[in-house]
Amino acid sequence: MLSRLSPLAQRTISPRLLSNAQRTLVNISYPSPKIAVLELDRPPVNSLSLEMSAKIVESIKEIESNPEVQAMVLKSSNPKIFSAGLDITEMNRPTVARLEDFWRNIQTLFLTLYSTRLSTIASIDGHSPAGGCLLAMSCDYRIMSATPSYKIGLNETKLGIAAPYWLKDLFVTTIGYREAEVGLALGKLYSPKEALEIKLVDELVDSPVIDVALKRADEWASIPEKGRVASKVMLRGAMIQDLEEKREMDVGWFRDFIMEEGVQKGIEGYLKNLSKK
Ligand SMILES: CC/C=C\C/C=C\CCC/C=C/CC(=O)SCCNC(=O)CCNC(=O)[C@H](O)C(C)(C)COP(=O)(O)OP(=O)(O)OC[C@H]1O[C@@H](n2cnc3c(N)ncnc32)[C@H](O)[C@@H]1OP(=O)(O)O
Repeated sequence: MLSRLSPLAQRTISPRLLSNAQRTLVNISYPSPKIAVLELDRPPVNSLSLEMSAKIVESIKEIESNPEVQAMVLKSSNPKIFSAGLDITEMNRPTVARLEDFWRNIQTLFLTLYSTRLSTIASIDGHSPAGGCLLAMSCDYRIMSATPSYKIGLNETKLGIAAPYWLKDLFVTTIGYREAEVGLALGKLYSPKEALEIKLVDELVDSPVIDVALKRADEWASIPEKGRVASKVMLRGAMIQDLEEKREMDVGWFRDFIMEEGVQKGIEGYLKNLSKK
């Protein structure tokens, strides 16, 4: 943690040179009393390790604890990557105990972000595959950079794995059954233009995404909280309750699936290719 370094070291070491063990992993700022910005900061690609997921959850709770704050923008410190999704190394020859803990933290991350009383705006200024897309879909509103090379979607099948049932449900809820059926089977990653067409994102911008995200956060923050939150609970409550009831069953599915030798070989191969690239 950055806070473990001496004050002098904190001032003199460039943030770029810090290892992840020394980083805070996320940064929180408040551009105005009603708005918080939660910045993902886990180089190189903001992948979601056990510690990163726990840190995001802790940060959302910290922001929520201030009753004045109404909206939260989720962004990345990386100018080209929102999040590369789950940290694949967590699934590569893990111990069962760590793997189960990892998955419980991912479930908690989804449940916390999807159900927060805050209005959540995803400022997607870069690639957002798999777990990155999960983060974005868990928000209330998604704004993406129009840069054509960026990609967003659920590419799990390309790694030889499957999205868990609740991520599939979230995908279906967001883009509709048929598009989700094709997107999941092919592990399709969409360009920003395609993502807008299927409503995976709500808006594309050429200007810095964060500027528009802050404007939208202002708009969402101006809606009276009680009615806004009641609507959110009506729309999202059933999916949240369903996973709450099935959490341990889902941990078991995940563990058994990931620990299979064939799946392990697939993950190993995918990681090797990523590194070679
Ligand atoms: C019946 C079924 C029942 C149960 C099943 C249940 C559950 C299964 C769970 C499934 C859920 C999965 C969700 C996921 O999120 S899986 C992760 C998927 N993510 C990806 O495929 C993204 C991979 N990364 C990329 O495509 C690129 O890195 C990216 C486009 C994001 C950026 O490209 P760029 O060229 O800028 O960087 P790279 O050189 O590729 O990467 C830099 C280094 O970072 C490492 N890296 C990248 N992504 C990850 C990752 N997700 N996890 C860990 N490490 C990652 C990459 O290897 C490079 O490392 P070095 O080579 O520098 O060491």
